[in-house]
Amino acid sequence: MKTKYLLLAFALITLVSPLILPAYQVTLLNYIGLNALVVLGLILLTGVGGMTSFGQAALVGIGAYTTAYISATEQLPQWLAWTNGSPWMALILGIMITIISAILVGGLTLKLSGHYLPLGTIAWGISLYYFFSTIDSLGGPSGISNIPSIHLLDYTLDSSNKMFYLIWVILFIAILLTKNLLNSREGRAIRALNGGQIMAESMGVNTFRSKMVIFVIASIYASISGWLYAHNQAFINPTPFGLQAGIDYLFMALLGGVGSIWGAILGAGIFTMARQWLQDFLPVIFGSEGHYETIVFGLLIVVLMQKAPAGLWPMIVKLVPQKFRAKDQHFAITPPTRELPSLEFPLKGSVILEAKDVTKKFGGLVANNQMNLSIHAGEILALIGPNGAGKSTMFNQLSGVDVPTSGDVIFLGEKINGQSSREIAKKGLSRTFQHVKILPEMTVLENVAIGAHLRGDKGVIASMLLLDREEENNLLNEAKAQLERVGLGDYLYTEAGNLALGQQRILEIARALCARPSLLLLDEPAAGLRFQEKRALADLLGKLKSEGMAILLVEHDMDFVMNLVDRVVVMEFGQKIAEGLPEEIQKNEAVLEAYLGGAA
Ligand SMILES: Nc1ncnc2c1ncn2[C@@H]1O[C@H](COP(=O)(O)OP(=O)(O)OP(=O)(O)O)[C@@H](O)[C@H]1O
Repeated sequence: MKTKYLLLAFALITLVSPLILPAYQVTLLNYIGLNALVVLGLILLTGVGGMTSFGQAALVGIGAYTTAYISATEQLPQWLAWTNGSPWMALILGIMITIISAILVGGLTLKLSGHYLPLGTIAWGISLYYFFSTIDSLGGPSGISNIPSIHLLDYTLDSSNKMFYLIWVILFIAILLTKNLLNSREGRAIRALNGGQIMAESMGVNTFRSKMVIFVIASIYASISGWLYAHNQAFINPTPFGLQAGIDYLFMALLGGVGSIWGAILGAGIFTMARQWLQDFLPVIFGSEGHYETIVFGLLIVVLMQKAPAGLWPMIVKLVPQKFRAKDQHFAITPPTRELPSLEFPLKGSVILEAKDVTKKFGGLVANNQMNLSIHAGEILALIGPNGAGKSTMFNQLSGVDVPTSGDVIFLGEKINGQSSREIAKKGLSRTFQHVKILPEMTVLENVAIGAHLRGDKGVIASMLLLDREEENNLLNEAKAQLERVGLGDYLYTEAGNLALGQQRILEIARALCARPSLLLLDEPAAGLRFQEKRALADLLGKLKSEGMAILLVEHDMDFVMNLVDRVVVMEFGQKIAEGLPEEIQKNEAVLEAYLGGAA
């Protein structure tokens, strides 16, 4: 079944709900919508981006308190007079304050890994809670009451039924914007955050920026939910914006399924209804002392983590018969409208990359010792050597993953050691990894399109509003063309994790080619390939070379290397022990002794 029919059905049900349901249930649905908006942001942050925040409730509080203060205060201070007490102005101001606070907290914590972000959001959540509780003009612990209704055109949204439409329309818009974002160039960068940051950076993605983008979006959703909440309730106090509420939101996300946007509605729905139900029925059984629903929820979290770590949404999808399931909607690729921008290829034969006396020490161990090598446009150079010789370390110095202890790496005449792999990617260097770095749940096409990240420039807002579709089509065309070129044209919409290891290596080559690099660094490209695949790869590399690309490869397969490359550099114990044409290297005494153990 097509997703658009499902959406339509859902929209219809939503439209008629307030007309047929009793007021009490409409109120419940309003809470579900308000919670789902916050949870949607969390799904983006936690499920997609892999970052945990306990502080979303405090951000809801910013939106709620801003509008409560502005619309319910009789004499606003002079500097807020421009808002005229309008809830709509308060919405804008609330979003602005939220963005500033998100940038502040994000700026301090997003670069740190591990527990710093969750701890930072807890600290931020607690301090905002106490701020709301202690500031007199915000009503202290008793909060602000008499918050007026929102006026929309000629309507006053002064009942649950009327607020229902505003809440759910905003939620649907947020869902659509989020879906649009995730299916775009920026979205691919965001989806790479969870487990693919090193890869994404080496494809030119600014991962810190991507983290900040989803942190800010999640904060905006929370703030809007707070704005709606304040006008839905007509009064607020600090309690719903505390740490407990922050944990509740996270639980809703886990319950629905952090991996799915629709999990936001499901998680918020089940949680809100279950809490209501438990609050109504547990006191009947156990008496009205104590918050028994909290204990039950605690137990539920433990059971859920065990039985459905991915949440309930994927389980429900599995229960739906195949023919009723929403089909994966793939972007319908049409012929490209224009060539993507690309860097000029240097003149054939010119020096592309030079390593000058590169030394890398790990404590007392010298992994690379005074290494010198150069690569020219239109040349394939192999770096070989026995295990532990220092090839991968050298590779990392050249690609910016690591910084040499001493010596220089010069790329197209410019010193690049010390620059980030993202900066180096921008100059025209692209690479594959010894241990493949793909995003297993994304399609092969999307994985490869990440390689073309630097060749597009449409940003977050353009993606959300679908103003990027022409560029997106051109980017996907490039990815498709590179996949066809490497022989993976039949697997465009296969989940990358389902490819065989050899195919995943080839996928990485297609991804690197999407960047149109002048230098391609390949780390053991032939490992895991079958004979025919190796031949096809050798043909492809030969063709790229003839087009003027420079290729450096680290490889253990000697047949593959000796029949393909122009020159070979041999390493042992971190040092260069030989350099020359393949046929010279095959006869070199030192190489035979060291690398081949003198047996050949
Ligand atoms: N981050 C690190 N910290 C400490 N030692 C390291 C680090 N990375 C590599 N080494 C050491 O540096 C030496 C060279 O390792 P490297 O991985 O570069 O060799 P290699 O030639 O790529 O080997 P292989 O062919 O097995 O991949 C090894 O002794 C390794 O243990």
